[in-house]
Formats: sequence, structure tokens, C-alpha cells
Amino acid sequence: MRRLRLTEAEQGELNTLVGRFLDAGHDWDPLGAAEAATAAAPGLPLRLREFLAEARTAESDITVVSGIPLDPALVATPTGWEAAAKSAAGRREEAALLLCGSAMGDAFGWESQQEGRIIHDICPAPGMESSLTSASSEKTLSLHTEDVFHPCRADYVALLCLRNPDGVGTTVASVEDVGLPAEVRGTLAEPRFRFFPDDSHSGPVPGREGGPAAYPEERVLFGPAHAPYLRFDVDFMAGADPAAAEAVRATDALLRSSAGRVVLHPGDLVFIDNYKVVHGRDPFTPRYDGEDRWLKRVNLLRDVRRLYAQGRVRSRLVPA
Ligand SMILES: NC(=[NH2+])NCCC[C@H](N)C(=O)O
Ligand SMILES: O=C(O)CCC(=O)C(=O)O
Ligand SMILES: [Fe+2]
Repeated sequence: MRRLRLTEAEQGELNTLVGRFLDAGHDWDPLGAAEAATAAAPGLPLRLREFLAEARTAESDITVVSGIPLDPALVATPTGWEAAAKSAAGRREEAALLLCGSAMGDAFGWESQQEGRIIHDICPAPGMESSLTSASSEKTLSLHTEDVFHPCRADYVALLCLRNPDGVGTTVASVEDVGLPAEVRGTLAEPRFRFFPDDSHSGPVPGREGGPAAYPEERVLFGPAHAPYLRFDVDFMAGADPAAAEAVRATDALLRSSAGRVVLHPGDLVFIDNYKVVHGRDPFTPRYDGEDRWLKRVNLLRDVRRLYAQGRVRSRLVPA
């Protein structure tokens, strides 16, 4: 894990950049904002850019930047992402996340998720307490690769904490630390697994009725044999045969027993390497009083052209 704390001077620089970005009216065309952020990111504080560049080339599994300035007059936590989207709650923080994220990768959103927005709101929603989505609270959110079903899922999931009054932990488990037995590793490295869109995706997504065909069977471990990448979400995958199903169960148990947690405080921004680390969340009791836990999230790709090359993209930054 790598950590950087912004100095007061750097916070000032970032605030100025955010102000300029908002004044330029980039809020909030999802197609234009990501490109504008990439263009503006070279204006970020030098030490921050150097830190993120180093984290990126070293393939740091978890990277935390503390001291992202938050609006002192931040509005009450909305009761779910739809309410947040309607009221444009936390725009300044969205801009800060988008700008810092753009130093790490290209921001994108899914047409099927949170109405195609590129910045998502993660806050508990009434009625969703036990759901398998990030709007849940009372139920543990299982360790998962973000958007496990998609061949062009994010390289990084970036989360900016706006509130976390009870210090609820984001759980993390790294493929490097999990200690999978050789036999399980062998099975996971074969294309014997199916991955499905999770419940936060709506409409005609691959493998669902009315959507395009499901993706073929794939590997859980892939890439360099000595340091493989991982793709895993026990709730939205299946082994294609009994031995593969058993490997999923064994891997889930090992990931859970090796998991640690990062407690995000207001102003903390974490980049989770979505190829090396699975993440989830401890359960908590929602308040629905405006003081609830609230994160902003953005998906980042090291090169958004990988998505364009997929052929399922309907518009430049909003893949179908
Ligand atoms: N195992 C799971 N519950 N996976 C789904 C994770 C939550 C999902 N990424 C969301 O934004 O809502
Ligand atoms: O709430 C958290 O800490 C993590 C939620 C999550 O999995 C996500 O936003 O992708
Ligand atoms: Fe997630």
C-alpha cells in the first residue's frame, strides 16, 4: 500500500484547478467531462502526479491520497444514488475525483449502471439494505472484482470518501497475499468459469434476456504466470464443472481469510488495482439522517481505447 498526504499548499492548488474545471462548465456532460479532465490533469500538483505515476508503473495494489479538499458546506448525504444524481450533490468533490483519477487512467461509465454517469455515488439507500449492490448496508458486500463480467472492466476503481462517521471498512484482498494451493491455481488458470453482470447493471447487458450473448467461459487467474491477475466475484460467477465450482468455493474462503481493510476518512482517495485486488465492505447500520457514509466512485482504464476496440461501445465514453 502506498500513501500520500497533500500539504495545505497542494490542497490550495487542487482547489484552484477544481474551481477552474467547474467554471469551464464541464459539469456534467459524461462524454465531455472525462476528456476535459484528462486535458486538465497535468495541472495537478507535481508531487501528486509523481506519486501516482510511480504507483501506476509499480502496479501498486492499493494507493491512498489523503487530504483531498472537501466543500466545508457539503450537502447532506443523499438517500441513494438516484437522489444524488437528481440534486447534483457533491459536484466539487466529483470534479476533484475526476481530475485526480485522470492522472491514473481514463474515466469511463457503463450505460447500464447509474444512468451512464461516470462518477457514481455510493451511499446506503432505503430498501436496499441487503442488496448485492453498493447501495447496501446491513449485509456484507462480498469481495469482488469491479464489473467482473466485462472483458474491459476498470484497471482501477477509485473511491473518494466524503463521509464515513462510523469508520466502516472497505475490505481488500490481494492475489499476491492469498496463498492459493497449486492445484486450485491450476484450475483457476483454465477457461472454466462464467461471469455475470452484477445487480447494479440494468437493462440488456450481456448474458441477460434481451441483451447480447453471454461471454464465453474464462479464466479466474490470467496474465503473467509468476504474478497472475485475478478476476473474481463469488456472487456473480460460476464454475462450469464440479471441480471448477469447488475451486471457486476454496478461493472465496481463502480470499476472505486473507482480507484486510482500509477505513476511508473524509478526503481520502483510494485507487484499488482491479486486476490484483478484490474489494468489498463491512456491514453497517444506515442512518438516513443526512450523515450517512458517502463515497464517490470512478472507473479508470489505463487506455480507454481497449473499450472502443471491443465493438460493443455505443458512444465514445459510455459503453453498452
Ligand atoms: N458480490 C457483489 N455484491 N458484487 C457487486 C458489487 C457491487 C457493484 N459493483 C455495485 O456497484 O453496486
Ligand atoms: O463502500 C465501499 O467501501 C466499497 C463499495 C464498492 O464495492 C464499490 O464502490 O465498488
Ligand atoms: Fe466494488
